[in-house]
Amino acid sequence: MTEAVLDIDDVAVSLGDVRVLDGVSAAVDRGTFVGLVGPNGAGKTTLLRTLNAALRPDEGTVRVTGQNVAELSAKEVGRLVATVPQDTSLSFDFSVRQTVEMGRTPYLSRFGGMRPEDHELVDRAMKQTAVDEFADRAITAISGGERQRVLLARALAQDTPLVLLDEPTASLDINHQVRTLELVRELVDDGKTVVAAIHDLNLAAHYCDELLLLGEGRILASGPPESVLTESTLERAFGANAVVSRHPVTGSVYVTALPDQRTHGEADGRVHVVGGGGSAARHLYLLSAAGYDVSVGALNEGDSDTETARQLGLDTVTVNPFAPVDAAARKTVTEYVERADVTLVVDIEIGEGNLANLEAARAADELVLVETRPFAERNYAGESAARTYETLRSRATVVTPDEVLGAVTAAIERARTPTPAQHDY
Ligand SMILES: Nc1ncnc2c1ncn2[C@@H]1O[C@H](COP(=O)(O)OP(=O)(O)OP(=O)(O)O)[C@@H](O)[C@H]1O
Repeated sequence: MTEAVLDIDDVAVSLGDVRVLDGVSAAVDRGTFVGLVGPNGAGKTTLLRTLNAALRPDEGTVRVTGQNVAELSAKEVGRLVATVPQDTSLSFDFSVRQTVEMGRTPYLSRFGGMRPEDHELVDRAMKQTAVDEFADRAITAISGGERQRVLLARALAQDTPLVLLDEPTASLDINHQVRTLELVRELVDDGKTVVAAIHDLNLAAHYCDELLLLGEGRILASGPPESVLTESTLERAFGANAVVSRHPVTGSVYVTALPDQRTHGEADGRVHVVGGGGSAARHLYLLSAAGYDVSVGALNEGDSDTETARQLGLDTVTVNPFAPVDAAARKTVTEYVERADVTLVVDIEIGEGNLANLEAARAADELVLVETRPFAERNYAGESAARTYETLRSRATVVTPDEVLGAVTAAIERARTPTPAQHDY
């Protein structure tokens, strides 16, 4: 069994009269990257400050490699835990190199200077974070983002089993955000243990092994990103209306925050959506948030798109879990398609089970097809499914996921503009 590098046991912290953390427990194994996520004021910084013994818990214990940090001297804690704080403003006028060298303080005797191995660790940390280019510049004469990297270098020079990062990417440009998290990832893969407060849920999901979701001082969920970042936990923790899907390029869990459903858009028209397996969720949200009257189906009961549709109160045609779309369901879907101004088909797998959905979609006057990969790369039920799909595709507007709202709006306008034949002469 791997021993936990960090063991948080039933920690409670009060600041003034406010209980900021309550009953917080977690264990983090060596070589794990944990993302601490949660809304503003949830207690992330307070927890990090308890882990490095800057705050003493009112109740409970924090152990790092088995040692209760509240019982250690500052120097002893400094050999176990390194911290990159959120506020990187430093008022003293040290050079970048001198600042990184401060990471070695817990190891130096009062009268001795830096030893060769100390210099080596400092040089390596500066190289890893690419701050060696401005090693001799004053810390007050570099940008906020550069300063954040210098403090990361200082933490690496400290050479501790546990590293805490409070918003490590907050003031970094997109390139340095990724570079910093890639570097943290490498350090973790080499055996370091990192706990980082990260606001950007998608960066956290992509880089962290586990997430700890804090809300009002308690742990609301913990575990692998996909188990923590669900639509219902996000609603509970952030009060946010969000869609959770997979990032099309990286495959990581991907959160899209949406405008509040209560602020409904003004769009007018009916859209029927054929999807399934989570492919339609985002479009269901966006179309109904825009104000369209949305129906969806046929979907299997228990499918995540079915859950989303229920949450949004949409007209939904369902069939039993894993059951094919039967004749009755197909008839209802056809009615919805005929009633809609536009039918949107999201790139679903077309097995025997839902071929009937595609056939029903043939009744549409206006069709929009979302494609993220070629039909040939999807699962489909033989030649007949391929032909049905090709026929639909030949008369559809084919779009990427980001183009759906625009394409649907244009199609509805088309559907509502009378053709010359319909004019009264
Ligand atoms: N010195 C203090 N006295 C009283 N309350 C405090 C004190 N410091 C922080 N708090 C409160 O404790 C709560 C948690 O603060 P904390 O900074 O840990 O949250 P956070 O999750 O890091 O927030 P953010 O995402 O905004 O950085 C907040 O409600 C904050 O107002």
